[in-house]
Amino acid sequence: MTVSNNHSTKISQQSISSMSALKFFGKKLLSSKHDNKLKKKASLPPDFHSTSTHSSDSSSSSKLPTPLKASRRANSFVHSTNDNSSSSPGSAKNLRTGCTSTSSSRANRHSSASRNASGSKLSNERMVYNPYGVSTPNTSLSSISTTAKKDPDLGFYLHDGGSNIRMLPIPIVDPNEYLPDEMKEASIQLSDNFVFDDENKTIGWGGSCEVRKIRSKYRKKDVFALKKLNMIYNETPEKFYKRCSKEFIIAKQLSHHVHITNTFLLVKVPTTVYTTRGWGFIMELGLRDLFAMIQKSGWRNVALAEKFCIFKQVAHGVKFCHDQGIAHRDLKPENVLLSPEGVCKLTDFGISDWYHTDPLDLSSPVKKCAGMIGSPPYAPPEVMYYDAKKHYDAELQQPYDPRALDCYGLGVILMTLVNNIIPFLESCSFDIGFRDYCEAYENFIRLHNRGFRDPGNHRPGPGMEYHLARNFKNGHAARVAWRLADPEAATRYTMDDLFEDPWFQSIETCVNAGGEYVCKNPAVKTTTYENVRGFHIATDVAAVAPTSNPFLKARTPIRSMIDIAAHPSPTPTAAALPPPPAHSCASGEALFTLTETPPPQLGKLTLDDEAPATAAAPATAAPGLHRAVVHHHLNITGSLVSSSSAAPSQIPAST
Ligand SMILES: Nc1ncnc2c1ncn2[C@@H]1O[C@H](COP(=O)(O)OP(=O)(O)OP(=O)(O)O)[C@@H](O)[C@H]1O
Repeated sequence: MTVSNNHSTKISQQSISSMSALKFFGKKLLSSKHDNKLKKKASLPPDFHSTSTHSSDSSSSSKLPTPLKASRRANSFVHSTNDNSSSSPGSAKNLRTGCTSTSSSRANRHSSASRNASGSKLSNERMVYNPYGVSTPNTSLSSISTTAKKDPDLGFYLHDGGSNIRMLPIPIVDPNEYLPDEMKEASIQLSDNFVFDDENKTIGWGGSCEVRKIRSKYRKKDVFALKKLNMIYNETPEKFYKRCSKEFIIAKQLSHHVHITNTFLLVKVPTTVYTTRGWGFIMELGLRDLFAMIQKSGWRNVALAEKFCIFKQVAHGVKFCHDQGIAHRDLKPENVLLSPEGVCKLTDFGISDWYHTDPLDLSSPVKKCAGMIGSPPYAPPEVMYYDAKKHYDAELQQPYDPRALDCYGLGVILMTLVNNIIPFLESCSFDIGFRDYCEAYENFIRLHNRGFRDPGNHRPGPGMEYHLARNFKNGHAARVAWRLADPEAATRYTMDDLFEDPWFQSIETCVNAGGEYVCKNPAVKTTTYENVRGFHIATDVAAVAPTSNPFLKARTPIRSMIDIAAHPSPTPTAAALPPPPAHSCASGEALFTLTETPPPQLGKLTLDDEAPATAAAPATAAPGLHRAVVHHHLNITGSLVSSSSAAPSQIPAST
């Protein structure tokens, strides 16, 4: 979710090969050509010309060696969650002071892109994966792919308190201390029920996490993802625990929909040769993320019908989040995973939030946001006004509806899917591409469709003559993309508008989002949660610090060791145990009750001899999926396919 500068050295990146289509998907650019273009004066914010910020920035950074310049610029975005402000919507004080910098990694994947020629219409500017902004430009971009990102060397993991990674103090706090009762878990140790995959590969990286494959101890073919969470910046342990538990609670609340990546457990992860101690989420394993798919050269040959199917699946995921009172706030292809069956699933709720003033009351008013949230290519102008580097007039920084942020992100995702490239790098007046888009938007309304922004207007949108509409080959599809990515938040398509749109309704998907959905929970047979004396040990985490996480407010304070020694708590009864998840997941095994808990030694189970899981099941084999049409979203070749009209069936099987 957020970038940690401490992690910067672990990313290696290489220069991208020739495919321009891969280059703008929100990853970092190291070119600085954009700087000159930014000086173009049209549509700049009122105070832009009166400040010398931009030039002084470049002059100061010009004294630095190239990689450092890149780093400075890369870290220039300070994304802000509005955890504090959100509790008091509309409060000017909170809007200014309540933002915490916990999500800048997303900016860092993208922000240097702003220096590139976003206005250079699908140009061939070089782009490299450099989420931490410290890498030199002489490397190539095979690392963009989730699976291709390089493992750090083993020594990295062996640091304890060293410069590369920040370690949580021992003992690691029991996750149940931070979870609402209905989410408390009987097993909180990763090693109770899971083992690392023999391959020992990192399958994904984020600013504050690494993702690895793990397997059930009992059924080797049951493979899951472990999202191991790392501390960011100078985050305190308590902030870390609050941030991660909030992400888990949101992810878990959403984990009963076919288009959401299931998050099963929040566990303590021990230090091993594979990873350092901390907390981790046990999640449904995705095969790859949508970004990795789009950046394959074969993506441009994928039929529009398939791209629209993917878009509709993502939209269903977003709609489900909103229906649950949650705004994702960081929609982008990197946060859409494809399951082995080719089903699109939203993931990464690290900066998601409940958007009602009372999260438990969906009829309560919408809680507006403030601050720079999300990732620049997918964040709308009303969010970009908060980019401190841009020095926008404070009056432009108005509280915004986080649902509109998601709608905009969806629109940009649709444009990206269709154009095989990000339409512009930042949705702000500093970006030439975005300025062109705004101009085209107004032109289209003035010349072709005066009622384009009117509710219920379903006349075709822009056509061939508009750069960002051309590849849709369908005015109705272009309408949906442009209405979702309306620069004006007030007239932007809402999710209701989207779902009422006749073209959107007509999209055929290979997954029935409304169908019965069954997922398989991991088997949890063993717990070392309780020690023999019936109480657990935790660090001294303040129980009552302010938080926007509604579930934490009633948290029971952690007892001191003296208190525990004086009054050891009795072993909890079965009534105090966490109930099994309320949703429709089929549990692999029933949870042990604590009274049935075997002693820790029994946790040493041997692996059975089952064959490892196959990489990808056929598209039709997904349990609980009702398919109207069959698509093969995963069958996208990484090599160049010359024919631009190749039907999906002509595309060779995936690598
Ligand atoms: N369950 C999963 N299965 C497979 N891959 C995953 C899974 N979860 C995450 N990944 C991969 O790891 C990457 C990083 O994960 P995620 O976005 O959740 O982390 P983050 O720290 O919040 O990232 P960011 O820095 O982008 O905010 C994803 O883009 C994806 O490629």
